[in-house]
Amino acid sequence: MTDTFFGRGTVDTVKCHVNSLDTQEGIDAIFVNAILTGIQQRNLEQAWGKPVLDRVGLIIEIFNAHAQTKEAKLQAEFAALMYKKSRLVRVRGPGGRYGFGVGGEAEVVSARGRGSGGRGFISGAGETELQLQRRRILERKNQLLSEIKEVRRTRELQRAARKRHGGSDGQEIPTVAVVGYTNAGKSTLVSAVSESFLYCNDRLFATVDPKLRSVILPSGRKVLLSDTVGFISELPIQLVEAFHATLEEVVEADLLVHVLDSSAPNLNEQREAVLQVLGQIGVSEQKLQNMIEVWNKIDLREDFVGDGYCNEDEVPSGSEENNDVASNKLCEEDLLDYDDNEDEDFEQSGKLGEVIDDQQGNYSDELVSGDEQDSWIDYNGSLVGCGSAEVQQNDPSNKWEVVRSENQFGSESAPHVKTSALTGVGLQELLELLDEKLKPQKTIEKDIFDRKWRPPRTEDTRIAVEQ
Ligand SMILES: Nc1nc2c(ncn2[C@@H]2O[C@H](COP(=O)(O)OP(=O)(O)OP(=O)(O)O)[C@@H](O)[C@H]2O)c(=O)[nH]1
Ligand SMILES: [Mg+2]
Repeated sequence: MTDTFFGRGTVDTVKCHVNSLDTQEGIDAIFVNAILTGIQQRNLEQAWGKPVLDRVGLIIEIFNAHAQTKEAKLQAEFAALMYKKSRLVRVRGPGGRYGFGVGGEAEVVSARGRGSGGRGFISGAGETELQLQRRRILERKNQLLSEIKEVRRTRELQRAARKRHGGSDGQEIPTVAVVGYTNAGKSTLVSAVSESFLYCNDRLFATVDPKLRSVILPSGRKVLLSDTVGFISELPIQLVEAFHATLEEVVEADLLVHVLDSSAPNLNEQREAVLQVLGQIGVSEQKLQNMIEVWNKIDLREDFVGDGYCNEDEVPSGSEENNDVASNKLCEEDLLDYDDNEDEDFEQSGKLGEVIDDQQGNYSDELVSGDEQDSWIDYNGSLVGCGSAEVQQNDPSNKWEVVRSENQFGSESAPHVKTSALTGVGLQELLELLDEKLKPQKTIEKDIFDRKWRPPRTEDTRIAVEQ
């Protein structure tokens, strides 16, 4: 079973469906909503006679299709390349010969033949198919890494320039990164508050290029809002890493705004997934605690009463029925358990194929090896304990502090602000909140320097005065 992911019965049932549907409608490929190992993917393709896409493969395809800028294209290609590398599987062809791909095509690439060595031949003579594939991937990988490095340097320079030049009053322009689950409405919200157009669409990963938009807050202060790539539950770490250059905007931002689709039935899971990714890319605990949580699409909630505020006593969380937009998401519930140990698979299966290069689910060694290490990823792999993390309400008068605890919404925690990016509800409140969040730091600093020094009052002196 581990060699095909599904049991024999399921594989046969799907095969029957595929055959009957194929004659009627024509099927191009089959999507399995799980992460398959290279050998499982190959075996399923053989069994079903169709290309099989798993979760990572599909996300990479979407990233590729949506990438507009050079940066996004580079990152998408890098993710695709690393994925391909993890899928270098040798299969036994119809004639009993080992080869690559369904037909075992292009197996031997040199005059010297397969397996005859070839080290030291610059032309690649004597290379096996595997060696050739590996060499090509390595060459392209190095090229992509150096280009991505360049992209990161450019971003750093741009960030530094933004800080140096500042706003019209000479002040630094703060950056606010808008993060959230894919399809939560981030781009729509950023467009709405900045009155500019950003590409929004009811599809997954509509945005893969980071976009900055300037917004004037009610106080007159200018901020830059950065719209980011959407997150997803079970986002493979390799994709997070591939998009690290983009996600650096999030790590470097002065403030984070977490946009949630309040109508999603799995709102809590989506929140956890986002917090997990934020932890993985190295966002500090302090920034997470300071983060603004926005419940967007409030107009889709049953408890929406027109002014954007819910009658919180009456209706609990969003339900399946009011969630047309969210229903096409890759939901956690849809996921099947999987076993990603390819070596084990090979030992156990042995019959259909052989895994040659096992990088499944782990490119981090690629990314942090050698001199690439400091230039590429500072990945510590730690997760934020988001589920139980509590932001304590120190000051009851501080209306922006949120306590993540059981409330009238059951297990849902309270948002800081509720918005509808489509109808405009809550947008002014969000801008005021940004003002509020960005202001105090300056005030506190000023306060510290302006205050005159006085000797500290000890317990004794105070008692003496009281007497
Ligand atoms: N009803 C309703 N729909 C909304 C709202 N905000 C966004 N949408 C819709 O939700 C869909 C997704 O919006 P986007 O802004 O593209 O979402 P996103 O979070 O940027 O998505 P990615 O870029 O894929 O991560 C679009 O069809 C929007 O029109 C809202 O407040 N109410
Ligand atoms: Mg978007």
